[in-house]
Amino acid sequence: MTAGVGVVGAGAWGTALAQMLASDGREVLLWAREAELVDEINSARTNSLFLPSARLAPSIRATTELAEMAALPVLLMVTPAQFLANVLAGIRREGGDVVLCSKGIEAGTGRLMADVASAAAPGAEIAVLSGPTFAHEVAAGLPTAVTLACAGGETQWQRLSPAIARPTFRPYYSDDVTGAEIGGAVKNVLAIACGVVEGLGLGQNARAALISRGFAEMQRFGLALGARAETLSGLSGLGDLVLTCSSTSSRNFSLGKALGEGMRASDALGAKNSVAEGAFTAPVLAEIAQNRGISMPIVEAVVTLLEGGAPAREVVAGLLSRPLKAEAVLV
Ligand SMILES: NC(=O)C1=CN([C@@H]2O[C@H](COP(=O)(O)OP(=O)(O)OC[C@H]3O[C@@H](n4cnc5c(N)ncnc54)[C@H](OP(=O)(O)O)[C@@H]3O)[C@@H](O)[C@H]2O)C=CC1
Ligand SMILES: O=C(CO)COP(=O)(O)O
Repeated sequence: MTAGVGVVGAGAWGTALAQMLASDGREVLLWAREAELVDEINSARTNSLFLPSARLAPSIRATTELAEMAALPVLLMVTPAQFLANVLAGIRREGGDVVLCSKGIEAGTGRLMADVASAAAPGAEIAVLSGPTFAHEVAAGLPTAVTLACAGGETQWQRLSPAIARPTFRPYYSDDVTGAEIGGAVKNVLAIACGVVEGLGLGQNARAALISRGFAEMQRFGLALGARAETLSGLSGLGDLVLTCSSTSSRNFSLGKALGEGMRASDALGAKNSVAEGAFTAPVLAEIAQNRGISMPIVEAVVTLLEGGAPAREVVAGLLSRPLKAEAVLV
């Protein structure tokens, strides 16, 4: 089989992307870390661990061999953010397109995914695919739109968009890679906060307030790091924030809900084999914001909760008792 597109990471999102890409019979190579999962995908056409709802297309082939991914013209990187550097470096890719689909910031270094990828695959042309995309809906062929931000501008877009677009999967062009990555990374942290509001039973008004004030934090952070305002208010920013803050289909929202209901962060995180990226992103995001003098009180509140620094009700009371101020985004 000669696949044109490789998907690296067979969690829920990598598997759903592979399924979407294979929906018209095109061949897709899917890398998974575990041999048992590769066997299951290739023989039973299921991924019972991460995407149990899907019957996988026959033109998906799974492999544990990273080397098989090296020569494919288009690679979608879909490991959790903290593993991107190691996995991509292991592919030893020398050129071609690398499309980043993980949402997070690297702990320890504070690098966004594009910086991680440029260091791990120096010759590759980077793009970011991000937006409101619950994996199970994409796998089911439900209509979905994303931002496809291309570092290589329109030339890269002309090459990539036909490889990625499908009748129910619609990428929109951008060249704002930083904006697309920041929206996806920050919204995960804000979704934890919205889950807390749900877990505490604080109501719909409070959730809408948190989404709006969280979006102000996303804008302050994004603009300070060079993102464009229209990207932050688009699919990969506001669009994904609204989705993830509204549903227990979100792992980040569910984590927050458990915290709001009184569960300890270590217990809530330990109970899952799926990733809640916001838990890894929150501390490093808060640190970058503090170092740059960017006010992000909701993100700081999430860090306090994750560290077990105070009960959820106390953390929310702290947010509500902040001094009254102007609503304007940059203040
Ligand atoms: N799920 C969704 O709806 C969406 C997710 N995303 C993003 O996609 C990324 C992946 O999430 P998702 O697919 O949901 O993940 P899942 O929670 O479904 O699965 C976790 C994945 O992490 C892998 N993993 C664990 N340890 C390692 C390691 N050391 N090296 C490499 N991989 C490892 C697991 O592989 P193994 O079985 O080998 O442990 C598994 O594939 C995240 O950044 C997420 O924010 C983006 C959009 C939508
Ligand atoms: O990124 C997502 C939807 O766009 C998935 O959100 P969760 O990782 O919180 O499940």
